[in-house]
Amino acid sequence: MKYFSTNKTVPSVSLMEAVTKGLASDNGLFMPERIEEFHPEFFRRIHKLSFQEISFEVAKKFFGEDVPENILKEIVEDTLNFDCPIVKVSDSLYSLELFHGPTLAFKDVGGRFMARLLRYFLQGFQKEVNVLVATSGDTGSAVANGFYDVPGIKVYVLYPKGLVSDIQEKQFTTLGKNITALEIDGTFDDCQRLVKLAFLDQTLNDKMVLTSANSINVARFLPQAFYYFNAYARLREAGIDGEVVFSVPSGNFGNLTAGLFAKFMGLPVSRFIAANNENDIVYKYLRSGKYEPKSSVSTIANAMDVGAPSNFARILELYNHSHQEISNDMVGYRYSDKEIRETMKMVYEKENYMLDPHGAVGYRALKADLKAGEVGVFLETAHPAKFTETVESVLGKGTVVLPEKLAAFMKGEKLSINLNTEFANFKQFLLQK
Ligand SMILES: N[C@@H](CCOP(=O)(O)O)C(=O)O
Repeated sequence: MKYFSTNKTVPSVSLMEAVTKGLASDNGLFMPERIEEFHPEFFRRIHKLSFQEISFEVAKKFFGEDVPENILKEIVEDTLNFDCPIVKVSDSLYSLELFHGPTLAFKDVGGRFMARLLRYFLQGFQKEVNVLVATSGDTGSAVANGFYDVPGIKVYVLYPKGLVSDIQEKQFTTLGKNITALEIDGTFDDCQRLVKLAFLDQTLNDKMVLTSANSINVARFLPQAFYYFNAYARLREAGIDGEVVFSVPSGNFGNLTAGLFAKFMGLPVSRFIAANNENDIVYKYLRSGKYEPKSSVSTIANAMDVGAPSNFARILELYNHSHQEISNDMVGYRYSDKEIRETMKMVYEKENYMLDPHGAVGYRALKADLKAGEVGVFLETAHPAKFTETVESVLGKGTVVLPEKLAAFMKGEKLSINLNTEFANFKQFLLQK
C-alpha cells in the first residue's frame, strides 16, 4: 500500500517509509491511498471474535500488503496484552475504558503497535533512530514506555512546562536510559511545532534519522481503529442493539480520525461526537465551516489542550474538504472546566462511576446528543488516577486509589532538560547528541 501526503506535493511512499519518516517532506500527513472495506458478513459474526482477533483482521486491511501475516499477528497479539472493556455507566451509555494498558491511557495501543512495527522495519538497519514526540500528557508516557531500553532507538519527549499532571510527568521523566524529557517553556502546540520543524530541517535530517511517534505517524494512529471495532463487537455480544454513537474526547484528533477510518471500513456507526474542552477549534469549525487554529489554553483536561489539531488535515482529506460531508458524520460539543467538574461529580454521585476530566467531556457530550433507541459509547481515554489532584479536588480527598502501575512511576526521580520555544535551540540540542 502506498501512502500519500495530505499536502500532495511529494510522491507517495511505502509503508516503511511513512513509518520511519513520520511526517511527509512537504509537511503533510501520510494517508493510505485506499481504505479497504469489510464485507457486511464480517459484522454479522464480529461478536464471536476476541479483541485480538478483530484487531488482527483490521491490521491486515491496513498493513497486510506490507507485513507478513505471521509477523503482523505477533505484533497485534503482543501489543494487545491488555483489554479495552465496555462498561455500562447508565441507561444506553457505555464507557470504552482505554486505560488498562501499561501507562493507563489509550495511547498504549498505538504506541506499543508502532514500537513493534518499527522494530520489524529496522531489522538490520545500522543507524540509530531518533523518535521525537510532543505530548500534552499521555502520548509521552506511552511512547517512552513503549520504546524504553529498545536498542538503536532514542526517544525525545517534548512537553509543556507545568501543563501536564504530576503523574503524567513522572511517567516519562523518570525513565532515563534512551528516554530524554525536554521541558519546553510554552504550550503543547509549541512542542508539536518544534517536532514538525525538525522533520523538515535538512541539516538535522542529513545528520540523524528522525521519526515521529505522535498520531502524525500512521503506525501510531491507524491501530487506534482497533478498539472501535471491538467496542461494537462487545455491545453486540452483550445483546445490546441500536445505532451506535461514539463520543470522543478530542485534542489532536487522532483518536476520532481513527474512528472515522473504522466507519469508512464499514463499521456501522451512526455518528461521532467531537467532544472538546475550551480548545474548541473543531467545535467552531463544525458550526461555521471555518477552521481557525489558535494558541491553546490550559484546562483540567490537559491532554486535549491543543490549538492546532494535526489530524484535522486527515479529516479534510477523508471528506474531500467538504464541511457538509464532515458534518453528516460528526457533531461537536465544548465544555468549560466548570462543566467538566460538575459532570465528574454528578456521574460519581449518581452513577457511582469515576470519570477522569477527559472522559467527563466525552460523557457530557454523549448525554446531550444521544437520541432514544441509540446506544452511546464515550471513550474513557485515561485512568482517573493520572489526574488524582483534579479528581480529588472534585470528589473529595482519598477517593482515588493509585493503581500499582502508577505508584511505581511516582517513586522515580524527575530528569528533564529545559528548553525555550526557539527552534534554533532545539536544533542545536539535537545536533550535539
Ligand atoms: N493528547 C496528546 C497530544 C498528542 O496527541 P497525539 O495523539 O498526536 O500523540 C497527549 O496526551 O500527549
